[in-house]
Amino acid sequence: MNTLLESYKDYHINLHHIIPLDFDSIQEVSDVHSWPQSNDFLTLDLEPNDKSAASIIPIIDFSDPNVSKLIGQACETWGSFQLINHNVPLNLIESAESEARKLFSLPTSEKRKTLRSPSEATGYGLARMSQFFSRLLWQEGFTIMGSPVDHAKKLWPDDYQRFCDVIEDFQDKLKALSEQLMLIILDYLGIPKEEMKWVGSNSGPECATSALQMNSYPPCPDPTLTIGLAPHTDTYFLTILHQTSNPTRGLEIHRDGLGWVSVNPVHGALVVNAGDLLHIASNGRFPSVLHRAVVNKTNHRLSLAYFYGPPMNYQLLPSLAKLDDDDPSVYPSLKVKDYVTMKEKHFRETLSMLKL
Ligand SMILES: C=C1C[C@]23C[C@@]1(O)CC[C@H]2[C@@]12CCC[C@@](C)(C(=O)O1)[C@H]2[C@@H]3C(=O)O
Ligand SMILES: O=C(O)CCC(=O)C(=O)O
Ligand SMILES: [Fe+2]
Repeated sequence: MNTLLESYKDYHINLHHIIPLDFDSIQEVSDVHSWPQSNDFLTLDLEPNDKSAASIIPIIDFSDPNVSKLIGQACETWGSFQLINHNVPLNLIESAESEARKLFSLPTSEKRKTLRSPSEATGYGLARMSQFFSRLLWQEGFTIMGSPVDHAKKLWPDDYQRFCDVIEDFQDKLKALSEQLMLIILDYLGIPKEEMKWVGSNSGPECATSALQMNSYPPCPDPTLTIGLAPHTDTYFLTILHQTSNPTRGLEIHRDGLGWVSVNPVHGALVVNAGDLLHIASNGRFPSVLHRAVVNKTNHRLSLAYFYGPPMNYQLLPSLAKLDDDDPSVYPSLKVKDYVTMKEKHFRETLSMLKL
């Protein structure tokens, strides 16, 4: 069991939790898409010009001389930040968004040609987390690991090359950025980079795990009843996310004491979120940020999320990030694949189950 695909093979997902409904044909939100309302669902209603530092996730300039400290501090306090001047070309980000829009604009019957099979990880379908809920998400996704060529050929038999070129270039650039961010983070945590040789390794079983998730959230007749992605933490070390710049509400992160805070799109910025495995590897110093995606009435929102983390056989050693000898280990040492399979069973409970 050396790859993520192999880790998922034993966890068959019911087709009901994979096949998105045909959103174009839905006039009214029915019971399957209605989520129970609670205070936990309320978003912080900030004035657009409310700049109080406590309520805005940090925006970090990658060319700032203090970038390492700023990134470390943002990871420690928020587990999330927006990055500008990151060197991923804006026209590439826009092209990737436009390829995603082209894909999701296909008729439902076409998109279903690439439906994710119950034991697989890639292709078209509801987000994997859907299996943990009885209500359906107002979302459709397309998951890519490596080359998207097999799926792209099914969607555009005579015209798949552009999609593949753009998406592969986009993944390469995000991988390079992930590696740079990882080196900064390891340094901040005092973890020698020799302990994570997979960062920067380009092939073989020691190479990083990565995936690109395209998310589409069609306009919804009653957004107050539905949810695009339910509250969750991402599994891997880092997620780098591009969201459409249309300033409608979408990505929200949860901050203790404040509630749900909107991550307002900043033109050209990429959102970086810390995930569960980085939380463990940092011995709990970096929170794994709880977030969700809400939907809206008028705009078809898209997001592109790139997940980056260690290979499945990598042994996480939280003790490497201990501040000193008296600092207790918060998590046990465990293999990435063991965490991934636990999360397939226990989803949001996994971290608390592991806590020492
Ligand atoms: C690499 C991955 C992370 C992810 C599961 C996946 O295999 C591909 C989809 C990813 C995603 C995107 C939406 C939220 C999420 C929790 C989900 O259901 O599917 C994440 C998964 C994750 O971080 O575990
Ligand atoms: O659409 C978004 O802004 C959130 C996407 C996300 O959280 C994910 O893909 O894990
Ligand atoms: Fe996420």
